[in-house]
Amino acid sequence: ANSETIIKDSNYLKSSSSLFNMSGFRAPKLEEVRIGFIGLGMRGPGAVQRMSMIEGVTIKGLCDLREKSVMNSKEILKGTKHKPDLYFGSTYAWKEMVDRDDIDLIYILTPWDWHTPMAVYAMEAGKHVAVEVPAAKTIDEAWELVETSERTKKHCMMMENCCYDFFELLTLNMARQNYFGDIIHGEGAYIHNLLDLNFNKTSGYESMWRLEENASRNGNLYPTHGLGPICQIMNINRGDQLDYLSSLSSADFNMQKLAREKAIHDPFYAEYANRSFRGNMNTTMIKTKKGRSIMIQHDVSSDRPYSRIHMVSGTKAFAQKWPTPGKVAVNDKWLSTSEMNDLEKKYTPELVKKVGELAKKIGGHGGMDFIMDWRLIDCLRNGLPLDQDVYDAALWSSISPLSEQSVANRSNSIDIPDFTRGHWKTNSPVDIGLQGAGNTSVNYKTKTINKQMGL
Ligand SMILES: NC(=O)c1ccc[n+]([C@@H]2O[C@H](COP(=O)([O-])OP(=O)(O)OC[C@H]3O[C@@H](n4cnc5c(N)ncnc54)[C@H](O)[C@@H]3O)[C@@H](O)[C@H]2O)c1
Repeated sequence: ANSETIIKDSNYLKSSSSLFNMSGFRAPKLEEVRIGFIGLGMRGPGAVQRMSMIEGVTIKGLCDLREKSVMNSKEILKGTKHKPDLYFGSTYAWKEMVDRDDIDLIYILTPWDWHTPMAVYAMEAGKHVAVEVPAAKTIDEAWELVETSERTKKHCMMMENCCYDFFELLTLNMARQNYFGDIIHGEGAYIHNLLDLNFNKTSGYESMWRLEENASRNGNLYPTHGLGPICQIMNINRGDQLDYLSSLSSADFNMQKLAREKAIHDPFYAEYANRSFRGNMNTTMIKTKKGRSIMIQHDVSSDRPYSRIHMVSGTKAFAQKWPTPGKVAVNDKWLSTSEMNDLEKKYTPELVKKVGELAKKIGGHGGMDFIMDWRLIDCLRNGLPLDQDVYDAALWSSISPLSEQSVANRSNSIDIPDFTRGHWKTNSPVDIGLQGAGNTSVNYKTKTINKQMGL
């Protein structure tokens, strides 16, 4: 009932049917993809570097609040063909860049508050959008993204890089070829100890934005890394749909404590000493319309090893990535190393065969970031539908505000909006490079590597 009210109150649900179905949307081919970047903090420069190597890309603009950050990224492009204009120094400097008429794609890597406002403005200005995770912080923002993308017919891809990791893509291909039988249950997570980084005021997040998120909201603040790959495997938005969720948070056992300890020696932390922080561990359970279940966890403050879990449980087989290496079981027995090798030979997607080895050399979370960026450019150049559309961006991001509502209401179940407005029943699954990938080449230091890769 809670979510019903919020959805009805939304300014953005103006019609009960979609304006235009963006699922499977093919934009006109772009031989050259001219990019402007906004947000060049810890994440941004890597994206600038990766994109600079891809054929057909021209980097037209670099923008950040801080001049120093813009200069750092400019330095990365030294000696390349890219001669971007630079934008910095004011909160809205990015608008000047977005308003240009010689840019096709705006790549947004800012704090979360800015994702939807910048993405909407860019689509309105006729640009495709690539936006970091999560794309939206509220249900209203999620609808705003959907309605803007439908009205402007511009792509809005949330850059969920974990969908391009090697084991995730392998299990996606296995699922598409019915290896798991019917998928019954999936699990994902973002368990990553960011406690020190969140509290780091000198070399951490700009203006402590991530500490502020953790001190002001209680729920799963970062659901998409775990959820994205599971939704693709379950064909969510394209054959099945998320229906409702229940979310529960533990208490906070260490964030406020740390704030209080730090405040003793440094008055900077005083304002956090009495804040009521997010519970350390959030667990969210989701039921799909076809009866599947999903469990998603979020914990960025506990002292434990990194995990996104990535578990797929089907009627015929089972897979789980963490603790790594990824494992597969059939008939209640784990496959041996040689059986796993055979499986990889059989089910490695074409996309990975094409750029996987090169991606590992270029890097970015072990290669997945490069696979994602390359695939985005290859799709835009070939006029292909993007692997993640605006409905995925809206739906996967919406789990944060919905989990906050559930946590605040003793884990009561909350309906999940259907951002496709019924099209999930007939939308076709996207290929995601499983069957093939284009020929966009990569200029990675030496020509030899390009040749080796056949790119
Ligand atoms: N997908 C991944 O694996 C991954 C990894 C890390 C971060 N991220 C995401 O990337 C984004 C950025 O994270 P980060 O770690 O780089 O944070 P950061 O704080 O290091 O960088 C954010 C940058 O945005 C700039 N910025 C803020 N407001 C701006 C404005 N109005 N105009 C222009 N620039 C502005 C800041 O100056 C800063 O340089 C976040 O959304 C985060 O969730 C994703």
